[in-house]
Amino acid sequence: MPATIEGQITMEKTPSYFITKGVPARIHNMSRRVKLLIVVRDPVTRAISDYTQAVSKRPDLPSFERMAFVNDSVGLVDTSWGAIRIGVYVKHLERWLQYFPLEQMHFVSGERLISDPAGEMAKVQRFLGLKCVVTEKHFYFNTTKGFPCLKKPEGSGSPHCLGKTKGRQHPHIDAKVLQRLRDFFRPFNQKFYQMTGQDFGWS
Ligand SMILES: Nc1ncnc2c1ncn2[C@@H]1O[C@H](COP(=O)(O)OS(=O)(=O)O)[C@@H](OP(=O)(O)O)[C@H]1O
Repeated sequence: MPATIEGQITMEKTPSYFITKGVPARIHNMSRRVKLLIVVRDPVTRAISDYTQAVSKRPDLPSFERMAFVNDSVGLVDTSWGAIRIGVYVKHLERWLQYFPLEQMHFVSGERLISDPAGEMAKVQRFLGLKCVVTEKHFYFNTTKGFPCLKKPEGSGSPHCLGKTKGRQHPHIDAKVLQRLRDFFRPFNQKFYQMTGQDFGWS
């Protein structure tokens, strides 16, 4: 981490930190005062997104359905598959809570980041103790991309959307498979809502 002088904050982004054992202790050792931002989305959609990314790099991967269940049948969810394991947010949160209080954490809703980016960013800025400089006027909805984009990024006069690897088309997944996964994640989601005091509205 670079040195931070008075009046500055340093930000670092590593998605795998949330799920990696040993990281909370390491970060706590570096600074017990850090503020932690965690972006979470419906774990079922997250798993499909994860798979979409993996299959784009390895087109020979088995189907989503074959990876998500043990023994090839829609029943026993394969919790050893990373795409599933990562979505059991409450388990990861429990590890972080051994080192950091909940007040030092802020959970960003991945869904609201898309439907109301300015609203979600306002909460982030408040949490970080910053003046709210990123507002409604910085975003527009790009109909081609199907996502919000930045009107004018810092130091540039032209609009900017995230790259091709963000907001990819997901494969069609059978309704029965989706239902089974929703049933699997539901109790973990409920516990996560209870622990964070936020209902993310995942069905
Ligand atoms: N504004 C905007 N534009 C494009 N995409 C957006 C945006 N806001 C959120 N998202 C969602 O971000 C998802 C990709 O984020 P990742 O988690 O893969 O990012 S990272 O690799 O952890 O940095 C990506 O997931 P996929 O839809 O599966 O590609 C998007 O749903």
